[in-house]
Amino acid sequence: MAVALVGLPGAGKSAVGRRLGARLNTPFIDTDYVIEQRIGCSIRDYFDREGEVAFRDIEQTVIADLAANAQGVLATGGGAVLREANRSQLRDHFHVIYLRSSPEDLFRRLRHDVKRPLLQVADPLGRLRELHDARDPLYRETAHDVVDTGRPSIAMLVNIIVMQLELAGIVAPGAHPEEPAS
Ligand SMILES: Nc1ncnc2c1ncn2[C@@H]1O[C@H](COP(=O)(O)OP(=O)(O)O)[C@@H](O)[C@H]1O
Ligand SMILES: O=C(O)C1=C[C@@H](OP(=O)(O)O)[C@@H](O)[C@H](O)C1
Ligand SMILES: [Mg+2]
Repeated sequence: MAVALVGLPGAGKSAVGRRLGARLNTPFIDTDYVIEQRIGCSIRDYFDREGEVAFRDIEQTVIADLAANAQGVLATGGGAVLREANRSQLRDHFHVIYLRSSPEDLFRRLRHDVKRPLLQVADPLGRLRELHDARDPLYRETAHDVVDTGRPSIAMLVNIIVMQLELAGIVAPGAHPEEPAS
């Protein structure tokens, strides 16, 4: 099984992906974590020092490496879809799910965030609106399924995605039941 999550910063790719991997009993990989291991510092520091293009070059290499041995649940970074090479690697090797969110919901989740370099600006909500307008068509082009994240909790999103994967024939129906609440 190989599932990739795409969407804007704050959409829940990392948080939902981690829980989805556990539920499906399959490895969870976050491209941003793999990148930070390779560069040896935080993405924000790397952006400051080397610039966005250098980051995108490493991101492209990491996505190509992971696609060559596609498995588990992959959380991508929000900008992974900017390059056509990444879009086709993801589409061709993973079942891609777009976690769609409104800029307003994302702003609510990320208003205190200091880790995302693209949002360290005077008007982060305005920046999220620009990113949404520019990237929404690219996420849709890359994804096989779209899930709206506005209202559901992270646990509910995992349930919705498992159901979608069952419908798409990626996982067997009933093979990954929800853990009973303890
Ligand atoms: N559906 C949701 N409901 C409530 N909080 C969420 C939801 N999705 C994500 N979050 C929270 O928003 C923040 C950003 O999520 P994260 O998974 O890091 O996003 P991404 O990896 O897509 O940028 C985290 O604190 C996460 O717990
Ligand atoms: O949207 C983007 O261009 C980025 C999103 C980040 O990941 P998240 O989507 O997990 O925040 C990270 O890859 C980097 O800061 C660039
Ligand atoms: Mg993330």
